[in-house]
Amino acid sequence: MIEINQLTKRYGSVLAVDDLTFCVRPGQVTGFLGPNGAGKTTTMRMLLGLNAPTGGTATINGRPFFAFGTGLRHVGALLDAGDVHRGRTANAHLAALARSNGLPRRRVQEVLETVGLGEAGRRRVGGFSLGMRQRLGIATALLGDPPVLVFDEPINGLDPEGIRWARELFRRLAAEGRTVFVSSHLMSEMEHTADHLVVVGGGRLLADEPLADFAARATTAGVTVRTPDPAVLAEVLRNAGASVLAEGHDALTVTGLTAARINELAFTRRVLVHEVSAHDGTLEDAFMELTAASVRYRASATPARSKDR
Ligand SMILES: Nc1ncnc2c1ncn2[C@@H]1O[C@H](COP(=O)(O)OP(=O)(O)OP(=O)(O)O)[C@@H](O)[C@H]1O
Repeated sequence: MIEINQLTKRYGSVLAVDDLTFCVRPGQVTGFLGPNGAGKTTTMRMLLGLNAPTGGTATINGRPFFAFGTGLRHVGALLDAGDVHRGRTANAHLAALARSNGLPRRRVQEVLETVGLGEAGRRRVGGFSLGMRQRLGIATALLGDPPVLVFDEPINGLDPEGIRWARELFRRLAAEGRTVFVSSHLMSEMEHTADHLVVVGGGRLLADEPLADFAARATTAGVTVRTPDPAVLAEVLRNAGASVLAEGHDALTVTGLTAARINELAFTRRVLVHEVSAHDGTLEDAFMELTAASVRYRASATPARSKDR
């Protein structure tokens, strides 16, 4: 089990990680979600002993990472897929790690095959695509057959087949009883993969709950109403306390009232409606709503213009 306890990291005036406390349990995939700059990588780096915390602790099965001698047998990690000597072949890269961690040489071919790079072992990493480097990073994490796996944005650069493969791999690793901790800034990557979510924003913990509970936040987001009299119906609905947005010439998006109540109001005011359909909010909507206040890097609404135009 991974235990993060009051973990804090300050870089000058930036509080990258702010008093985080949560656990990552075995036998399930835990998604570590947050917008860019939320503190996910910093947390993972502290867990793996690559950065010293300003305060608090991060332990694996009760011990700090550096207490595990032959690291790869205990914890496998993918932090930065680019962090491989480009002149080396995939075989040479993995063989060196196998040697220094006291692992049998046969593991090299085994993990290359697991990640779909069975034919690419003799190629230099410099010629690999981003997706191939991510697969090599995953192979590196699996080399020691460890019970705890940490992946930072592992889906980056994978094609759709690769994304599906990675999802199935994470689920299989968790089903084998391992602890699988996977970061992403996209809910869409996690909603079919994770059993449990830890959501951070601005370095702080925003949610720590089963995916099913998080999904319950994605309640009905709005109701679409089609009517030949949108202006009249909009007024009726606003007077009943709804928020109403006009969509095109004959449709309204309504929040704050159920579809049944909208139907009743339209009927009693004798406004003709052609369609009333409720639509559920997505998990992405719930995630955006939860993290909206803590987004550190937000694009401006209008494209930047070159001054000399
Ligand atoms: N070495 C560093 N020096 C100074 N500031 C840093 C350093 N590393 C991270 N930060 C800052 O800490 C904050 C958290 O960064 P971090 O990379 O942990 O976020 P993240 O959630 O992994 O984001 P992303 O999804 O973009 O990778 C950011 O504001 C970042 O600029």
